[in-house]
Amino acid sequence: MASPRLDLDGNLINPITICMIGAGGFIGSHLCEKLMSETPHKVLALDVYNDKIKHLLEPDTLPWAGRIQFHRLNIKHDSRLEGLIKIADLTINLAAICTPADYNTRPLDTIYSNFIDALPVVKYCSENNKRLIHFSTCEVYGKTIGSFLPKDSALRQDPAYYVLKEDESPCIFGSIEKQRWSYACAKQLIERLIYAEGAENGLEFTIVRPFNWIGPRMDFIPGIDGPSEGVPRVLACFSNNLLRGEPLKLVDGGQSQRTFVYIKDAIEAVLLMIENPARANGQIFNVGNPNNEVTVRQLAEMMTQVYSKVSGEAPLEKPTIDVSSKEFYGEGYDDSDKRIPDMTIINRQLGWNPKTSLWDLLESTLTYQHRTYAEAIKKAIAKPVAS
Ligand SMILES: NC(=O)c1ccc[n+]([C@@H]2O[C@H](COP(=O)([O-])OP(=O)(O)OC[C@H]3O[C@@H](n4cnc5c(N)ncnc54)[C@H](O)[C@@H]3O)[C@@H](O)[C@H]2O)c1
Ligand SMILES: O=c1ccn([C@@H]2O[C@H](COP(=O)(O)OP(=O)(O)O[C@H]3OC[C@@H](O)[C@H](O)[C@H]3O)[C@@H](O)[C@H]2O)c(=O)[nH]1
Repeated sequence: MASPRLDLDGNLINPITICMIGAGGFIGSHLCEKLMSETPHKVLALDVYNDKIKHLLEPDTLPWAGRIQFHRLNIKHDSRLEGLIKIADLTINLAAICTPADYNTRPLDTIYSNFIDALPVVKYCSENNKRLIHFSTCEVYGKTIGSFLPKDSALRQDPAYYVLKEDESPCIFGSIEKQRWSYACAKQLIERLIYAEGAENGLEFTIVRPFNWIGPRMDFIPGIDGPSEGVPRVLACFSNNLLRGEPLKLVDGGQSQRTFVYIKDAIEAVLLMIENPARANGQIFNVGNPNNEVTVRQLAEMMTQVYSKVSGEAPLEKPTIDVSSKEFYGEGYDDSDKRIPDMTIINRQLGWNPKTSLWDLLESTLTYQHRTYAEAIKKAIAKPVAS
């Protein structure tokens, strides 16, 4: 018999029912997988799609059959939502439009998805005394204070001007016409609303700020398993270029910096939040890997090398090309310059640390991308275009 699961304080963990909204997405699929394979908890998985969790739903001989139930619904207009939140012990809300190409081109959909559609979820949790784990974003920090200093200022090297702290750093966005910030602003307002529900009405909440979680099943490969016109996040954009043997496009020179964390490391942090409510309630957590920082140009170079290793194909002679943000994303795009998460709070509360290096996480992710898509891309390229 498996040994009993204990929380960080040595108490027995009782099985719970989780209402997971957006369970069919990238993070949701990994979280469902973890909950099914390593815990006794039940999941009510809500989403409009289930392609990324099909392997967990069928066949009904799977060891966790009966512990995961898919409900195809759009939270914008479905009266079943409150009932599902009521029968669960915990709600996790992952549903969102969260691809930067949409923020400036579909700002209304972005604001509705990240703020208006999340409102009833917060309200039902608060009214029914249910715990809520809400997924926000590192984008709520916006730009660093350091980015406003003169280019040659020595203060730019001082962590006080760039490390992002949950309880201290300000949220710095561009002007309203820079519609890129529609997403960050909507996420910030829902964070403030959840925080206020906690303060005034006693809502038990945890807010998660993911810092560029990447890995298998992230987004889609345009023309293969997603919209032919859509633009996914950078991992899928660069994977698509590599799979098609095209140069990787560097937006505005690829000078922006990001820290990338492996999805499997990050999911460990979410599981700790789920199973340690006394340590996670009332907290806002950065979840990222401060050791995996690169410029987007360095990311492109590393992905080119790793892809060549896993596919056995030689890299292009000119592996990258520069493209302006206006050309790539359209009017109203703007960017976060640098994103280093401070890890003090998550370390103190949950003792969590990321483990996987950028090279290793790219190697396992690009092995997956190559195995999953290389054949389909070859066929798509070979297919004559209908006249
Ligand atoms: N992946 C990251 O690095 C990252 C970074 C910062 C924040 N986040 C946040 O984490 C959450 C999950 O992100 P992800 O990367 O898994 O994105 P994703 O797009 O893969 O997943 C979101 C899921 O929500 C579903 N959804 C959206 N609107 C819905 C609706 N109205 N009704 C039902 N389902 C709906 C989508 O179908 C999708 O499956 C989002 O809130 C996102 O803002 C992710
Ligand atoms: O093909 C590409 C795609 C993207 N990029 C650049 O790569 C960087 C990262 O782009 P991503 O698409 O991963 O998106 P960002 O890191 O800017 O934001 C993301 O991070 C936090 C989450 O809330 C969201 O999932 C998303 O907003 C940006 O500087 C972007 O301009 C390229 O240079 N080329």
